[in-house]
Amino acid sequence: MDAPAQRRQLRQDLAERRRALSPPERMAAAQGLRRSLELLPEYLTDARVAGYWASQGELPLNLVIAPLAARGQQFLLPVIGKGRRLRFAPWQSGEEVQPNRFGIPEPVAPAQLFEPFQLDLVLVPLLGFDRRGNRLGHGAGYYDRSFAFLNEQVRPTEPLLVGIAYSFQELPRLEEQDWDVPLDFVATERELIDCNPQAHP
Ligand SMILES: Nc1nc2c(c(=O)[nH]1)N(C=O)[C@@H](CNc1ccc(C(=O)N[C@@H](CCC(=O)O)C(=O)O)cc1)CN2
Ligand SMILES: Nc1ncnc2c1ncn2[C@@H]1O[C@H](COP(=O)(O)OP(=O)(O)OP(=O)(O)O)[C@@H](O)[C@H]1O
Repeated sequence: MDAPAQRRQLRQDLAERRRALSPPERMAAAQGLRRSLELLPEYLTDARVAGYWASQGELPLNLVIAPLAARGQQFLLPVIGKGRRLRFAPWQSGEEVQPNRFGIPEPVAPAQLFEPFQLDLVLVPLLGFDRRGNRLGHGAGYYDRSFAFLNEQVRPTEPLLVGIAYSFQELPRLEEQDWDVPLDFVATERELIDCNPQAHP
């Protein structure tokens, strides 16, 4: 198998394993994820926090999103834009959504749309990750394209990128590709992983 075929197979296996989780496993993970994120000061204080609407077995953010509003922080969902780029719309529980081309809910007619550089913290969906912050996504490059500007900056900076995953999605080593934008942290139901520990001792 060549490398692209291997990545395809890996994506498929990881997606299948995620879909196979039981509802109680998912709920327990959502609670663990909240505890892991609470170890990250930025999650508790940043003004503009982007996330995702969990689909196809992704780790649900419900328990992570609810406390943000109570703390006066803004939560935003990705909106697919032109050229496979993401923009982000503020969204609160109860506000109307409509499915995008992948069937993932997006805010309807948002009053404001923010560019990636305007965010403080981004909770990034993924299929696989390694401890150095490399990420395997769906292969469409939405996050890599939208946050490519970070590769010209000294990391960590704003926005902080935090991958969200079940711990079984950890891979020993993902080969990095030129356009990859590495994650600063990964939060799982078990731990908060600092992908760059030497950067902030
Ligand atoms: N919940 C969630 N929202 C998200 C993402 C995500 O991964 N998860 N995205 C992350 O980029 C962006 C949307 N991009 C996506 C790209 C591919 C697929 C997807 O499911 N692809 C299918 C096959 C392609 C198809 O259906 O045409 C697959 O991989 O099986 C989903 C979202 C923004 N919003
Ligand atoms: N900054 C960029 N500019 C142009 N094309 C890009 C950029 N970043 C990624 N791409 C393209 O996007 C495609 C998908 O990249 P990759 O396989 O790394 O996606 P992914 O990280 O798995 O997916 P996603 O970010 O959607 O979750 C690649 O073919 C790559 O050429």
